[in-house]
Amino acid sequence: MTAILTIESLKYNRNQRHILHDVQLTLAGGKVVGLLGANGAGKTTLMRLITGSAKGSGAITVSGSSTPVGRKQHVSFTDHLKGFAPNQKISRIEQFYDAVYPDFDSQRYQELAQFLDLDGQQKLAALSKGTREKLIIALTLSRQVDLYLLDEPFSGIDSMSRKKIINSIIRWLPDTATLLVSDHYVSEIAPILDEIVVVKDQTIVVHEETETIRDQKHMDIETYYEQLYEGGTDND
Ligand SMILES: Nc1ncnc2c1ncn2[C@@H]1O[C@H](COP(=O)(O)OP(=O)(O)OP(=O)(O)O)[C@@H](O)[C@H]1O
Repeated sequence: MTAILTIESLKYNRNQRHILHDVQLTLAGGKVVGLLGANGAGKTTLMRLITGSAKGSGAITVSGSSTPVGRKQHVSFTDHLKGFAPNQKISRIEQFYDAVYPDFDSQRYQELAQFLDLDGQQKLAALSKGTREKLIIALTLSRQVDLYLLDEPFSGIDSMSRKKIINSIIRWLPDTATLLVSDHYVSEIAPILDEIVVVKDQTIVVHEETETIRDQKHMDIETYYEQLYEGGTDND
């Protein structure tokens, strides 16, 4: 197994409070992995730690690179479009991505923008929550990297579009790349997930293949997740 992501003994404190501790995780390439956890569990923080925009202690390696600068070359993550002015047009943001990331694939962006109904002339401030999320999905998946991070990408998108995007997302990923996606709509994303990672009590408590949950534990992913979160799952 070639590991795309390896996290060892990761710890992150904020204002003298443990946000994450003793986090261990290894993800192989070519997987779609659901990052699940309650509000405030630490999913966004974990993504920021992986990209290096938050700094904890421990070791994080992505495709052999362990420094934040090195990791950023292998990870695509659009952190809520922070840093872009509200009057910035979508087309300008795309140009910025194209200029900054050598691995940005404009052709793929155009296809995604068409699929997601994005209008390049629209300004950031005028975008609905759902359209903003679609833009984040398009920008994130247009880079050619090994690891894609999407943080609750579907929460503002209407249910019809959401189903369409979830069902199609795999086709925008390189075969050997891994997608780590956090979401609260567990049952909706479950069909595309190869594995789940659950964050609870400031650490990763479960990393399991969805096939194992369905075939050996005879549970659907949502039930397994809910029981685990309530502390009721026999986890052997
Ligand atoms: N900038 C910050 N300053 C202080 N505490 C923070 C900061 N960012 C996050 N936290 C705390 O870290 C914890 C984890 O937050 P995080 O946003 O990573 O959770 P999450 O699992 O992504 O939640 P959600 O599902 O609600 O998005 C929370 O307790 C939050 O209050």
